[in-house]
Amino acid sequence: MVYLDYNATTPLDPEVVEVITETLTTAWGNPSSSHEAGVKAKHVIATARQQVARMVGAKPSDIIFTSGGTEGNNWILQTALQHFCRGSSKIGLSMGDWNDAKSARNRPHFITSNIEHDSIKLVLEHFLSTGLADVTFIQARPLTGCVHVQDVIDAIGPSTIMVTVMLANNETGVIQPVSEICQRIKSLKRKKGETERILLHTDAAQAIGKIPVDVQELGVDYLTIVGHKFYGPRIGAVFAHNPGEDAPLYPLLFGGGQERNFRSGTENTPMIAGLGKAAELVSSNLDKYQTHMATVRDYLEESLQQTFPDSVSLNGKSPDSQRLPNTCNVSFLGTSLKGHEILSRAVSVQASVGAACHAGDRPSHILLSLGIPETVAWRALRISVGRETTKEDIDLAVQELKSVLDS
Ligand SMILES: O=C(O)CC[SeH]
Repeated sequence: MVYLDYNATTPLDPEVVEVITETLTTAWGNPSSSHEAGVKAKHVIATARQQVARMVGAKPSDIIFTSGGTEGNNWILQTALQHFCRGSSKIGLSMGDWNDAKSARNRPHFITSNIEHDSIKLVLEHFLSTGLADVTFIQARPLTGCVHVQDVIDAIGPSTIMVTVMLANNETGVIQPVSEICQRIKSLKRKKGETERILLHTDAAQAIGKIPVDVQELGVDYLTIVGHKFYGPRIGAVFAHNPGEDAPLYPLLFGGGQERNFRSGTENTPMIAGLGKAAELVSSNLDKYQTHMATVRDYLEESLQQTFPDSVSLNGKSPDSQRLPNTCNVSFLGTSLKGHEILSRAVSVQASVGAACHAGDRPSHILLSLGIPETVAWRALRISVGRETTKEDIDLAVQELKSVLDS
């Protein structure tokens, strides 16, 4: 059996398992308690916060732990909506005006891409359908799989409150020009002398652990971190630049006031410790991980092209855009089988036809949005390699696919 779906989720690194297991029995105290058991747990959390912060070039105080990427993305979008509301109330609009957010003059405007994960896409579609906000979905360009920076800039309007573009797409692996987008927006605001900030966010779920991610280099106000994409546990974190001061941050959850009142709920100390260890491993080994995954992914693509000459199409691969080192999206042109039918026959290959949250009962909307014909999108597989994937694994997988497609 060959596992080739690391963009869906990764196994826990053995060192992460070790830290989690140890923390379960040595730091079980309530981190809010002032006695020794609580202080011990609090210290574990502080160490993990430092490790996660170091991984993304942030200060520890900029990191707030969450249950995962979906919570993080929802939280940041809701924060932007609230920030607009509070700003509106400051500029003389009463809550009554805000409740009447249906009138365009009171509506915040979000800009995002059309290739985001559902935890961004569906939230913004909800804001749009309920009249709480206007949303511009920037079309990623078909040939490159990238959003164009100028398209983002051209979409900015007087009520634009947030721009959110994922750092790398989960299905094609195409890396988005987030740093350039942020730079252009900041310089635009400086030139116009406008004070009203446009909040900048990126969902870095698929990028962390595969390419360097540095919040200062990106220039974002917020960034979403997802543990189970980089051999960590199924929790996450958000980066917010000086939360509550530079980057507004309003609680989604109210309760015991944990995480400096930003995110209430007794902390999941063992999993936070595991997230910290996973982050430490990324900080220490990223170059090695990145090089290995790129080598194996490139070997996969060479093998596919040699095994299926002129009958495979590599979706998202373009000389004009960069991809994550571990991701291959390939369509098989010489078969009547659809991607999910290929996988159901290739019993020793564990890959996907796209995002795990989409069952595969329809072609990937990401591929369709890139202008890939439906017949080609239907026959796509998303194959994502990991830190331990070997060339022997690739040989086994390609042979299995050959036996299925030759039959
Ligand atoms: O499988 C993926 O692309 C991420 C989880 Se929906």
